[in-house]
Amino acid sequence: MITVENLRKTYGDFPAVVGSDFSVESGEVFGIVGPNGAGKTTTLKMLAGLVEPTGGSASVLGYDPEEPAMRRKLGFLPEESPLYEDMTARSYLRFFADLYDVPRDVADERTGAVLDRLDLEYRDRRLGDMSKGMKRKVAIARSLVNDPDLLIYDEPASGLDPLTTNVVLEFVRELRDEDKTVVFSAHNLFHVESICDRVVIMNRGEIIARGTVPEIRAEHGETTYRVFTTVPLPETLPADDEVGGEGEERHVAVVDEMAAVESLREAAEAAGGRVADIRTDEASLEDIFLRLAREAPTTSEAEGGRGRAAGGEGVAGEHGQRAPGGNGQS
Ligand SMILES: Nc1ncnc2c1ncn2[C@@H]1O[C@H](COP(=O)(O)OP(=O)(O)OP(=O)(O)O)[C@@H](O)[C@H]1O
Repeated sequence: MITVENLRKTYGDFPAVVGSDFSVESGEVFGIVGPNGAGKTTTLKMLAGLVEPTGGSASVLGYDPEEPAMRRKLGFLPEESPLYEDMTARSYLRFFADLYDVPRDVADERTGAVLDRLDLEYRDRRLGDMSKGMKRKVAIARSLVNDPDLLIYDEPASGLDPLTTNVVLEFVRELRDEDKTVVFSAHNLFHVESICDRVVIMNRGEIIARGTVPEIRAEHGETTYRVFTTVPLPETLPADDEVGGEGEERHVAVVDEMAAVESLREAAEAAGGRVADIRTDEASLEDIFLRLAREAPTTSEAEGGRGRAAGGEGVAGEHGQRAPGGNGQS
C-alpha cells in the first residue's frame, strides 16, 4: 500500500527527514511517533503529495504521491484542520463531497454515519462556534467523504480531552476492521501502543526503532522482575501487603535478570523463608522511547548541528487540505 525508500526532505540546508525506509501493508494501522520536530508531519505530507521530497522515493496506493489520481483515493487529516468558520458542518462536508464528485445523498449518508459514530450532534452549527473536539470530528468525517482506502492522519487526537481522545482513537481502530489502512502520527506513546499494528519511532528526522510494539519491546525494552520474599534480605525493601496471605511479612527486590531471581530464591530459602511471588514488568513504549531519545541528542540540542535554514520552501498547501486536482482551500 505504501513503500518508502530513502525518503528525504531538506528545508534549505536543514534536514527534516534524513532517509526513511518503511512499508505499510494493506489493512494496517501504522504509527509514526516521535517528539516535536522529529519529522512526522513532513513525512506524512510527503506521502500525501503535499511536500515534495528532496530525495528518495515513495509509492502510495501504487502512485507517485504527486499524482492527483492518488489524492482521490486518500483521506488526509492535517494536524491543524483549517475549516471554513462560517459554514455549518453539513454544508462544509457537502462542499468537499462536491469537490470529490460524490453525490450529495451518498455523501450525506456516509458522513452522517461517521458523525453518528463519533457522537457529533449540532451538525447545523457554524464551524466557528464549535469546540476543538467537534471540529476535529468534522475534519475526520471530511477525510472519509470520498470513501478512501488509505487514511493519513496527523496527530488525530492531539489537544483533545480524554473522552474525545478515546472516541477518536476507538474510531481509528474500527477503521482497520473496515479494511481501511491508517497511517497516523502521534507524540503520545500510549495512544500508539493501544491501537497500532506497527510503529516507527522517529527522532531528529531519523527512524530509530521500528516493528510491532512487542518487537520493539523485545529489541529495546528491558523487562524487570519484582521478587517478593517472606524474609528480609540485603537486596530487599519492605513491601506493602498487596501480596500474599494475611499477617505474612513481605519484602521486595527489583532485578533485571532471571539469574538474580534465582539468587534471591536461594538466599530466601537459606534464611528460612521463600519467594512468595514474582511479577514481570515490561517496559512501556514510552519508557523505551525516552531511553532511545536520551541516547541520541535531542532535536533542540542538535538543531544548530542540523544546520537549520531560515524560512521554509517547497510546501504545497501548508495545512494539507488540498482537494483533488489541487484546489486547496487555503
Ligand atoms: N516549511 C518548513 N520550513 C523550514 N523548516 C521546517 C518546515 N517544516 C518543518 N520544518 C522543520 O522540520 C523539522 C521537522 O518538522 P515536522 O513538522 O515534520 O516535525 P513533527 O515531528 O511533525 O513535529 P510536531 O510534532 O511538532 O508537529 C522541524 O525542525 C521543523 O521546524
